[in-house]
Amino acid sequence: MRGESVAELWVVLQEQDGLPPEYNQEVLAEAQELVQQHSGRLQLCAVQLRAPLPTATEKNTEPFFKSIAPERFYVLEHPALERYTTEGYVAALSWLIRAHTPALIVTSATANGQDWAPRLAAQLGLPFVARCLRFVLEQDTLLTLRALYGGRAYVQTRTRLGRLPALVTFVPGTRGTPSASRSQVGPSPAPEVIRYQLPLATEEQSPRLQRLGIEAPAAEEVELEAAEKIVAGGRGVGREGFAELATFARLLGAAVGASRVATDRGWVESERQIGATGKSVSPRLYIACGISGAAQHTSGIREAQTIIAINPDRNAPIFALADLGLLGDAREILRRAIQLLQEESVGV
Ligand SMILES: Cc1cc2nc3c(=O)[nH]c(=O)nc-3n(C[C@H](O)[C@H](O)[C@H](O)COP(=O)(O)OP(=O)(O)OC[C@H]3O[C@@H](n4cnc5c(N)ncnc54)[C@H](O)[C@@H]3O)c2cc1C
Repeated sequence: MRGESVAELWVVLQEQDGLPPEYNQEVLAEAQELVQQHSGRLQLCAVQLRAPLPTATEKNTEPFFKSIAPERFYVLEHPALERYTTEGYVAALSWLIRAHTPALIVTSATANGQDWAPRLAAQLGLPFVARCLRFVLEQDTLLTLRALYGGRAYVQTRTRLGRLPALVTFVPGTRGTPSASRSQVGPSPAPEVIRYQLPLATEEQSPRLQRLGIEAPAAEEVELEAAEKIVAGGRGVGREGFAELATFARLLGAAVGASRVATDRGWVESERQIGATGKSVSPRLYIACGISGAAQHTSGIREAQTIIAINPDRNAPIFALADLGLLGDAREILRRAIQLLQEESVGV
């Protein structure tokens, strides 16, 4: 970190469907821990990019800062930032970096975060570490931990901090959403809010990339490593059962996963396989349907937060891992669940 002055650590907040995702809190918590370790030398700042609000008051900070509030909150406003665009984010953040030069910038490795962060780094020549599981500072060196080969190997990287800020993306879900501290009484103190009306150049206001709309991918296409919810099927579901499983996953907004038996038999594509020779996943919810729970499968779901298992065999090993076990036929339970979700969506 630079000299004796207080350096800034920025957390760039993200929005999803106009709402702040929980990942913001997670990155804020990780960043706050770092600031506490370097008390007096590092200051936690948050950065939000948005279109100007009709009545912008400090109340606008409330949705973002539940249990952790930064000391400083930069709000960058421009009509072009109403919706996410790569060029808008890169232009706005480049401008802010030139104006304030933080020591470190962190954001969640969401689809948008993974889009703008490397471009920003390339444009400004910033040191960049993608998809970190941890980041710490040791004097002037940034140490980061990253997973390789689907979580089967870890690598620590060292980045020397210099004149330019370093940029880091943090894998969402690694730490989980922090709950409000027990010792905390009342809300966190309000941050100092610094608002800028961005002076973007004309070409930056009319980006070359136009957003035409948002279309959710099919449950069979959602990237497993990034999925928050996964419904996985095994031998017990059977070939025909995978159609019901996919319908249920779609209604739940989940990705489809599978055991090796299911992928080997061609019931689903091989890239849906989870486990030792498949993918390692870290969803918030994992629903295992007709999967026995062999070690080669469960090694891929160690990071899942909540596991629900559906199996008629009460001795199936998967129940030892499950937070909730449903004893019964997976297809029957899936059909009933589909019916309930469909009724709910039409307000029956
Ligand atoms: C080197 C090696 C690597 C491997 N890598 C992987 C891997 O990456 N991923 C992986 O998954 N496997 C892997 N395997 C295979 C693994 O050992 C298991 O064979 C496999 O996970 C079992 O898949 P399954 O649970 O679908 O099938 P099974 O073990 O046959 O279990 C089927 C389950 O379905 C239940 N069932 C039956 N009827 C119903 C019903 N109507 N409703 C609900 N449940 C029902 C049964 O009670 C049973 O528990 C690997 C094996 C080896 C040797």
